[in-house]
Amino acid sequence: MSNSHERVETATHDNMLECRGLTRVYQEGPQDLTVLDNLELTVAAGERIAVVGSSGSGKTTLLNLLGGLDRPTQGEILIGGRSIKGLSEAAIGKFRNQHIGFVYQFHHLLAEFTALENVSMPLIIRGQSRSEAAKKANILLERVGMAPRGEHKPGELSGGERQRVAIARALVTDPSLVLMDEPTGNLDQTTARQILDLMDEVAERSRSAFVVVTHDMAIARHQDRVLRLDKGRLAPDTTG
Ligand SMILES: Nc1ncnc2c1ncn2[C@@H]1O[C@H](COP(=O)(O)OP(=O)(O)OP(=O)(O)O)[C@@H](O)[C@H]1O
Repeated sequence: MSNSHERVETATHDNMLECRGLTRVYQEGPQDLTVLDNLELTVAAGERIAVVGSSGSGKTTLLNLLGGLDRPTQGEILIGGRSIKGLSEAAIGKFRNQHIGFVYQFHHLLAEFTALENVSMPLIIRGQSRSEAAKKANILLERVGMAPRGEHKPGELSGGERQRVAIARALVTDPSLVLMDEPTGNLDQTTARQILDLMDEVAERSRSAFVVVTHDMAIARHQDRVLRLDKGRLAPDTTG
């Protein structure tokens, strides 16, 4: 299932993700709000980190920057050693499809397509045939316990089921970097456990780096490191 020819060049780079001096200031009328302040972060290939922090500490802001959905005020993000700073919107979109898997808090599944089509989509965009894509998508749906619901559209699925489809979609391309915002928020313990096992397997097989934002300390502790976002910077979590 390797797609090494499409993978970000990592031959000389064991750091899949690097943030250098990452700063995001929101301009709010007369007062600026500095949410990320010279943040530094390094995540190795195959490493999974959890990001915890109080509400409003900037976790979603950080994920949006890492996924190229927003641009930093200052600083730089390197994925597989490559800076995404100078990329145009179109180039970032392409880069995201090729190298990043994103699980948003609100799924963002395409309402008019079935679960199977939603999970197949990133592969079809990459140029795989429909049948090839559907085959791989089915394997992922199976892994998240959603294969029997593959022909259903998101509107016919529960919140937790949609979440599982979104996770399958994020992982189907074996991305270099996986960004997850509360991935197991809607899931019962058994299903959450299945998802954690799948994350372990993908990290190991594909050497993907994971950044998982969560309020759930059990999920956080399952990752290789737990970092706390506070006052715009990340530091090892000591609240445990
Ligand atoms: N587009 C924006 N314009 C101005 N301020 C913003 C914008 N987006 C977020 N903020 C502010 O930036 C701060 C960080 O928000 P963010 O959503 O990143 O926090 P969070 O840690 O994800 O919070 P939660 O855990 O509640 O989801 C908050 O004070 C928020 O009000």
